Amino acid sequence: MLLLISPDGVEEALDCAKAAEHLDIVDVKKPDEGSLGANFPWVIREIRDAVPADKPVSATVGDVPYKPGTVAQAALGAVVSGATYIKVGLYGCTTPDQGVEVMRAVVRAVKDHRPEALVVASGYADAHRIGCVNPLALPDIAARSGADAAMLDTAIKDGSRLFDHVPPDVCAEFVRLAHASGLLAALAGSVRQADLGPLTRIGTDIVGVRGAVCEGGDRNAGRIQPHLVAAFRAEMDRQARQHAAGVPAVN
Ligand SMILES: O=C[C@H](O)COP(=O)(O)O
Repeated sequence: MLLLISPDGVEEALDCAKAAEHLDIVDVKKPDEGSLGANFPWVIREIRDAVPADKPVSATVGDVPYKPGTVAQAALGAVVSGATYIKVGLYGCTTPDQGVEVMRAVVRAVKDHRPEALVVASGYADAHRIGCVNPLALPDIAARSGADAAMLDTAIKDGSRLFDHVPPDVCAEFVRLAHASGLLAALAGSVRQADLGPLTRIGTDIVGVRGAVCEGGDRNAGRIQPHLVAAFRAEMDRQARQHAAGVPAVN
């Protein structure tokens, strides 16, 4: 499982760089503009320059409306700025067909510019609270649009977590559907160390985290701490070893 960490700007990205050996992907976002809030192109560029070259930079394009042209342009901005994972939060899409339309436009805009970039179609575990597409629709939306990964995060960061809305057995179905279509499965949403056992066992490819590696577990007031990134990775590694050894689940 890969560890994706979301700093909110250049300063926190430098803290991620200090913990670079413990993480896999640095994910640029602007949390004060939403769960998948987009940051400025120059911030993506500065963060690309600040983190080691062997660490891919991801950028969120935003909690986007159902406006394929607008979103495609934004996605191109992210890839031109140096991101190689382009994440789109399908906030304004109320049907799978709308999601496919937006994601097809994004895939074309991104891959015309950089064919090897990975496009991530993200939905929301708490979709029922905001009226967007059902979480289990995401793998099909990603597959039909030519994206590379399907993801879930939470839209409303009020302390509720991924498993509060999409329990582990439904997350397992999400992962199964993604894998059946040859996609990566990414999961996030106030994930804590205690969630890493189930996330490992269901075969999650990427876990996205912010709050759990901020001081006090506070994704807004707290700052990302390199020692918390290291501790989170240590628990991921411990869970991976247990899983590989066939140790029965205790959580
Ligand atoms: O993409 C990952 C998100 O930034 C997760 O943030 P969170 O762990 O604070 O919910």
